[in-house]
Amino acid sequence: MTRQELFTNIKKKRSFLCVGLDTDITKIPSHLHKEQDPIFEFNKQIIDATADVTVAYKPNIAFYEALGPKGWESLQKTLDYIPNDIFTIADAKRGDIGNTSALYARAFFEAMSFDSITVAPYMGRDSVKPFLQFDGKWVILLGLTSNEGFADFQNEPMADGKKLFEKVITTSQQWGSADNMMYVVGATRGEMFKEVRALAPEHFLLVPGIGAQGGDLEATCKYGMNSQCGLLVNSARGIIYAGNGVDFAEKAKLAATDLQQQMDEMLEKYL
Ligand SMILES: O=C(O)c1cc(=O)[nH]c(=O)n1[C@@H]1O[C@H](COP(=O)(O)O)[C@@H](O)[C@H]1O
Repeated sequence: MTRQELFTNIKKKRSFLCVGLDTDITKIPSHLHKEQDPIFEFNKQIIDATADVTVAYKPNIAFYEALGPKGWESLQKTLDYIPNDIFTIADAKRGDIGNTSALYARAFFEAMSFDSITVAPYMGRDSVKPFLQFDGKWVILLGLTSNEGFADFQNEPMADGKKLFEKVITTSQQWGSADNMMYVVGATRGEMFKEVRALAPEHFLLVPGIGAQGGDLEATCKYGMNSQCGLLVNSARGIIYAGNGVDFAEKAKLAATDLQQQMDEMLEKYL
């Protein structure tokens, strides 16, 4: 999917919502356990309930890997079920020496046909570039993450006075462009979106941390939105576990719609 197609979907749905499919077998409603594939059944109902207000789905691969081969099967079925016009993100946070990264890329872009993958920048250029060799596919590079530990490395000044996340954002623009690379910036980072936008005005940002982690949608939009919206705001637990009874999908729909309505207002105000 191209940047323009993503923006067209955002305008059409008045939404830049990314639903996180972080489906935990211990948290799904008990009535689903009688299904042959409870994880897929849960995801299917969440997708049916939220697709009209959602522009992206992001399964976090850990939740599937943890279940072994059956988990990978549930992931593939989920990916196949997501409507074609909705952007898909493999939240796998990969990155390794070049020949290994090339195989991670094939795993998520060819064996499975995700539109994008999250990648850790720590190992540098030859660990990221292999993911950028696939037409129409995207790398989503960790920039300024939502967790407390972001301060340990990302926010630390380097010898030239620049912070590590600033170095990541500037240097990585030699490897890819705003048409095949996005950055992760946590919704908990508030005014720091200004610093990110000063370095990457055009790129889309994947913004996790709304909902369960207490991120701020207004600050995200005020400091992070660009002329093509430029934001995919993710919520997982806040949507998929909004309810835990037989009506879980309806509750998820209400939570997703509530966020979409806030996003509609933000688009009106800041786009
Ligand atoms: O790459 C990510 O998606 C990510 C980066 C980050 O800085 N913080 C973060 O929470 N995430 C992911 O975003 C999701 C957040 O889930 P909730 O907190 O339940 O909405 C999880 O899948 C995290 O792994």
